[in-house]
Amino acid sequence: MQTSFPKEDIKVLLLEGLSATAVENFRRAGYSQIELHAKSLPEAELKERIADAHIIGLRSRTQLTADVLSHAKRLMAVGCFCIGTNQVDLVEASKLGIPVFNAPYSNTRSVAELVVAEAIMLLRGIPHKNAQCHVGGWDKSAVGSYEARDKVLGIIGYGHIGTQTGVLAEGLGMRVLFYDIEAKLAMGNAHAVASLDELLERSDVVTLHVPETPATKMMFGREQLEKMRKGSMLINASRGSVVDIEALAEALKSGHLSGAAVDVFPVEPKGNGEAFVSPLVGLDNVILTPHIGGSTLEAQDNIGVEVSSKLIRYSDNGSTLSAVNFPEVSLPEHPQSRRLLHIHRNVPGILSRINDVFSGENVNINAQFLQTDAQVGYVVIDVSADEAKANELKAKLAAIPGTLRTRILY
Ligand SMILES: NC(=O)C1=CN([C@@H]2O[C@H](COP(=O)(O)OP(=O)(O)OC[C@H]3O[C@@H](n4cnc5c(N)ncnc54)[C@H](O)[C@@H]3O)[C@@H](O)[C@H]2O)C=CC1
Ligand SMILES: O=C(O)CCC(=O)C(=O)O
Repeated sequence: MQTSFPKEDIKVLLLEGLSATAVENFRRAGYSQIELHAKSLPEAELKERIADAHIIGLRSRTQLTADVLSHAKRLMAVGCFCIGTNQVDLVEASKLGIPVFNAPYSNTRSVAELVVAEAIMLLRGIPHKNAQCHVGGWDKSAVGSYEARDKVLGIIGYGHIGTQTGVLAEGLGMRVLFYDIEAKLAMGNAHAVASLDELLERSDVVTLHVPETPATKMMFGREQLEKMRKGSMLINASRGSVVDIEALAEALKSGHLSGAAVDVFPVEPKGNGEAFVSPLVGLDNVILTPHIGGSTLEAQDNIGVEVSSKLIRYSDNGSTLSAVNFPEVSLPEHPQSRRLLHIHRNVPGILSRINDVFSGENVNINAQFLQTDAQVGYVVIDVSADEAKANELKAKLAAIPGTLRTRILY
C-alpha cells in the first residue's frame, strides 16, 4: 500500500543529544532516516534542518517559535524529550495541525532527589565551605550549619515534582508546606498554606516547581524575596523566567538569603561550549548547575523510550494520547482497513463535509473517531477501500476548506 508517508521517507530529526534508547526505538519500528545532533542548532540551521523533517525531537534548549515552525514544511509531530513544553509555540503548532508530545513523569524523581540534596547542602553551608577548601581555607565552624530535621521546606507548585520532593523531604524529618493555585491532595504530613506570602514567611528553604506560564513569569521578584525569612534559602529548578535573578543576587549579597541553588536561568547557553553568564557567578553561597535537574541516565533513557514511543504510535497508528496541544484519541488497530486522518480547524460544518466525501462512495466505513479542542478537529476514518480509492478519498478530504492535514496511515 502506498501510504502518504512511507516509513522509509519519514525523516526524524533528533536534537540535543537525546538518549540512544530513542534512536533504537525508532530503528526497531522501521524508521531509518534519523538525523542526530548532539546539541541544539543555531536558529538559521534549525530552520534549514527542520524544512524537510516529519518528526522532530528536542529538549529544553531548542526554541520552536512560530517563525521556526513556518519553515517546517512537512512536520507532522514534535517530541519534547523532557517535561516542560514552553520551548514550543504550542498554539501555533496546534494551528498547523502538529501534535506535541512530552514525558510528563520520567525525570520527576531525578529533579526531586537533586532538590532535597541541595536543601541539605545549603542548610549545612556547604557551597561556602567547599569554596574555602578549594582555595586552601579551613572553615570548621558550626555557625550557619543546620540539620534538615525539623526545618520547614516550602514548596511552590505542588505537582509531580513538588509532591515527590515533599515526600523525600519528609523522609528526612523536614516539615513540608506547599502553595499551589489548584487544590491539591497533601502527601504525608504536608500542609497547604493559604497564600504564597504565608509560605514565604514560614519556610526555612523555599523551592519552586511551577511550569513556565504567563502567570509564573517573574512571579518570584524583589517583593517575594523580601518576604522570605532572614537567612533562609531558595532553590529554583523550575524555569529561569520564574525568578528575578538580579534581585536574587542582591538578596544573597546583602545576606538576607543565606544561600540558593539554581539550575535554570533566564538565558542559558545553547550548548556545552558556550559561556555561561549570570549575576550569580562568583557567589560562594550559591550552588549553580547547568539545567541538569532531569539529567540522569535513568531519566534520559526512560524519556527516550517514552517520547519516541508516543511519536511512533502517532506516526504509525494516529493515536494522540497525552499530546499537550491536540485532541487526544487512543485508536485500536484495524489492519484490514485503510486508515485516513483528517486534521482541520475546528469551525462549524467540517464534519458534514467529511461525511459528504464518503456518502455515495462504494466504501464501507468500519470505524470513525472524532475528537476536537478549541482550535483543532481530528477525525480518523477506517474504510474498506483499495489503494486507488483511498488516495481519491484523501484528495477529496484535502480539498475541504479548513483542512490542515490529511494522511493515509495504512
Ligand atoms: N530543572 C530541570 O531539569 C527540570 C525542570 N522542570 C520544570 O519543572 C516544572 C514542574 O514540573 P512538574 O512538577 O512535573 O509539573 P506539574 O504540572 O506536575 O506541576 C506544576 C504545579 O504548579 C502549579 N502551578 C502552576 N502555576 C502556579 C502558580 N502561579 N503558583 C503556584 N502553583 C502553580 C500547578 O497547579 C501544578 O500543581 C516543569 O514545568 C518544568 O518547567 C521539569 C523537569 C526537569
Ligand atoms: O532535559 C532537559 O533539557 C530539560 C529538562 C527540563 O527542564 C524538563 O524536563 O522540563
